[in-house]
Amino acid sequence: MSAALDTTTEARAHRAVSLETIGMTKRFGSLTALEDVSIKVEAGTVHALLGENGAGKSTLVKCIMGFYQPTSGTVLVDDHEVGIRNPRDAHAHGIGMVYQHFTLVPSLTAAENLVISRAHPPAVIDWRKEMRGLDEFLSRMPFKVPLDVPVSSLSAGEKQKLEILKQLYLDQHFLILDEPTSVLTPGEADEVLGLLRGMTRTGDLTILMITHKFREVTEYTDAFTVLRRGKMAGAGKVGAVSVDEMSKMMIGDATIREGAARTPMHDQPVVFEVAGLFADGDEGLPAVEAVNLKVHAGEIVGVAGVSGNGQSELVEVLSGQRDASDGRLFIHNKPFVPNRDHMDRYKVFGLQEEPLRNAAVPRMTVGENISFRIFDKPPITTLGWWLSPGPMRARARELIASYRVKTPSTEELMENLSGGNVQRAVLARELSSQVDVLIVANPCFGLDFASVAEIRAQIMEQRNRGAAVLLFSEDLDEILELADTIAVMSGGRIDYVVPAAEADRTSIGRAMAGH
Ligand SMILES: Nc1ncnc2c1ncn2[C@@H]1O[C@H](COP(=O)(O)OP(=O)(O)OP(=O)(O)O)[C@@H](O)[C@H]1O
Repeated sequence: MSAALDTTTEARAHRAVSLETIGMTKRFGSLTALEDVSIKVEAGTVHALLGENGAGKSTLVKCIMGFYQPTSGTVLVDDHEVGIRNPRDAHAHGIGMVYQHFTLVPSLTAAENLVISRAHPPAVIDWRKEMRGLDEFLSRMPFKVPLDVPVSSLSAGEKQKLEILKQLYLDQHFLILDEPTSVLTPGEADEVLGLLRGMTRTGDLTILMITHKFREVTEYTDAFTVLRRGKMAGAGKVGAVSVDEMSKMMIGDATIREGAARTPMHDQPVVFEVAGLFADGDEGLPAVEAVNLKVHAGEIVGVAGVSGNGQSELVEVLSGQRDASDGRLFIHNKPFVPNRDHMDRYKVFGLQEEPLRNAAVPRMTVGENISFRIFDKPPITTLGWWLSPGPMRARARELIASYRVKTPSTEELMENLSGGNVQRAVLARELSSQVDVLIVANPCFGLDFASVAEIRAQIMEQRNRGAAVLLFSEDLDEILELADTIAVMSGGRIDYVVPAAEADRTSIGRAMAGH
């Protein structure tokens, strides 16, 4: 073998690069989202980027990826300064990013998605040649995804794997992962993180991963950096620093809310009832089939399940965003129609997934969004539809303070808040009034650990006050912590319901898998 060829093979086998930021600062108007942040990610390691909601994690990685131009600061790849003006420049330096949301085209196959994702896809695609190339590529990859079916028919786990494969296919060897396991089951999360760590060990990859889960940090990462209020709050090797110390770096002197105790309840009436409910999904196929559920006053019924088993469609029906094809809903034995009028009358509140899209108006201010539920009621309206800004702002300021929403002011646009703070703002709005029926879906998705404790305590308090709570969650730990009764949804049906006291992980896991 010639020396030149030898070097190429060598280069291909060890491609992980190191990445450093020096003095990264980003201002949005008067707000300094990132201040003089210097982090170093060693080649061939998994590095965790930690911090509370709004600490500046996304801003930092967006500066690295060229989505934002930093106010000042530079990026070094393998100790050389590189100019990154846009994501294309980042890709050219081997830096790729996997987002929390999916970026694949659902109607195309995995193979088609990969081929069109190239910077210069061929004008006429020679599929036989492409498939040979893809098969060869997949044979080198630690995990597989079916290439020939539309992406829409893949599970959430497979889609996430495909998002990662896409970056590897594009030859990126520094991957930024933004909460990569949020859509995965615990088993899938372990599988994906384990395999990726394997690729860093062989020197093929370097990973910078935003996560809120300490278990992932201690089990899968080598080093960490903590941001607090846009500044470096600490960094080190995982293992040398305890989880307690890491959490202190994240929240400083703030205290973490203790879990609210569960008040014992006896012989409470049924408040909310779902009877024989059927609904179709977006493609017209049955998504919810013959679902029956009863929720008593002062009870949390936790609906567990792997995402994509009809939970979203069921939540949409219950919150009036999708029509049922059959079945009925009752509150206090009276027919309930999930429209604005009935929701007000029966004090029903819903917290949906993806709050920025489903439960907020991105281009309205935080103040308006937080007061939205009540913005058409006195004293927010004084003259017909005219909003009365004084009381609205005062009310908004109160909620922002008590739910610790991080925003420069009530006048900031909702879309400029960090993901976790959008979630908090919506929760503040929904949990701030007297609630009789609370329907929540993945309420802690994307929240930092202190907020998770806070929100779970709020939900428990609503229950203790006598609300009937229906909690949909893909996080089994959350269900086990909060629920009085556990129901499992699988294939659109709920056939398994047990008191939480009698539930065990194995039987729930089996029911989740459809057994
Ligand atoms: N485009 C923008 N315009 C104005 N302010 C912004 C913009 N993007 C982010 N910010 C602000 O910058 C700060 C840091 O936000 P960032 O999204 O980086 O936080 P984060 O650590 O990723 O939080 P989370 O865990 O909630 O995703 C926040 O106060 C946020 O409101």
